[in-house]
Amino acid sequence: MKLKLSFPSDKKITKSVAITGSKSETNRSLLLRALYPNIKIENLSNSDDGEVMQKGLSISKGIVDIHHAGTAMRFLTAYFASQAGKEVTLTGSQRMQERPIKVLVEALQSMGADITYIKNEGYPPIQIKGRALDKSEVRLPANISSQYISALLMIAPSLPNGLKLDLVGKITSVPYIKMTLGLLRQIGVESHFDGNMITVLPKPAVEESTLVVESDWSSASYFYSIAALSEVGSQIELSAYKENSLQGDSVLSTIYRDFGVETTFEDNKILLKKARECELKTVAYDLANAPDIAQTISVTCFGLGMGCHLTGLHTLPIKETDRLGAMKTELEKVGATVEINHESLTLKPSTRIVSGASIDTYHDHRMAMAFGPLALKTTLKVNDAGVVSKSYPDYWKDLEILGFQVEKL
Ligand SMILES: O=C(O)C1=C[C@@H](OP(=O)(O)O)[C@@H](O)[C@H](O)C1
Ligand SMILES: C=C(OP(=O)(O)O)C(=O)O
Repeated sequence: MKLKLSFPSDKKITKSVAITGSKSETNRSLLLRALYPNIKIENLSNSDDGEVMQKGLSISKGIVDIHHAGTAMRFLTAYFASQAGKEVTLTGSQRMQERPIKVLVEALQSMGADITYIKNEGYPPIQIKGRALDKSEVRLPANISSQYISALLMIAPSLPNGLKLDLVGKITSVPYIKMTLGLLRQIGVESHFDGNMITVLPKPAVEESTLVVESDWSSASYFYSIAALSEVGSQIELSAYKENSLQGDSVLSTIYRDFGVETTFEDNKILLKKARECELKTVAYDLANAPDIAQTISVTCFGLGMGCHLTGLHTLPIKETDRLGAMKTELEKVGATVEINHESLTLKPSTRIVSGASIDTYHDHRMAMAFGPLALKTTLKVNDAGVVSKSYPDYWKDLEILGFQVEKL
């Protein structure tokens, strides 16, 4: 599906949108419910990634295809490895077969798991024969993906002696690890995170409890971008959010102040207000703790004519696509000057915006969603726009609510 985006109406926006549940919290909650069936979940994400996770958990034998869902791939690897009697082949899209899993597989193998590679060593597809894991200590590199760590942490309380993780190197995407520990705490599992060591105590059964998934903060980032690119006085209300979020991307409420957007927390809603014009020429952020909002911020800066220097982006080349390369190519189509290296993106300030560009999305929902808000400044086309369903199937509908014109070509 190819879409043409524009914004014909008044650029002073006053609208409300309800956003689906966090995909990260959803996929964790689903895994915890599979381990502890008396957990209930509210506000599950309606995303493709949430659906493949649910479906994967319902299978005990045969092929589990998780398409593009990185968290589902990593979380299910740990889950199936620890489930005696279950035997599956875990596979995914072509891109998933290029996303590394060796660190997690080796950690699980050192705990006694039976996992073999079907095609290329270090990458899905993998064959898993579940068995009772008998080791309670494991050492693994922490600088490639936090998803490997979260996967181990979630199965940890179901192991007879819990689990002690010794993390080697600089820990990346730390808020996602804390989110996992936070959800474990909510179901009564005790853990300690000191320096590079995490200990999770065993918990054979949990009390009946309900996990309420907060709406997705990464999805909220596109509305922060819209607010930043709209006229002063615009107000966008988003639900359902809370001030003490488990999601690290809630740092948006601080970052977007730099772009003139103020956030107010009211009951279960956030109100984003374009309070003033942005006066900065350039900004710099280390996004090692919030890698999923790098694309959003780059497009916001470009739309405002600002420069940015974003660092801590070493995980971007192994996500749904090589996001650094993809951002450089697509931002340059709309007139930007961008430099990248293995962990950073630098955008030069410029006020020239090329209209009518066709943005490629590289099977990456965030490429499509990050460029959407730019329609407030110019007309653009988005190729393969259905990719948004990976985390936010209603994205284009919600943009229409805000006054965007979204035409199918
Ligand atoms: O644990 C999670 O839910 C996630 C962790 C992050 O991945 P990395 O730890 O690989 O950076 C993030 O980019 C991804 O969208 C979701
Ligand atoms: C990186 C992402 O997802 P995953 O790793 O779960 O595929 C994302 O949603 O930006």
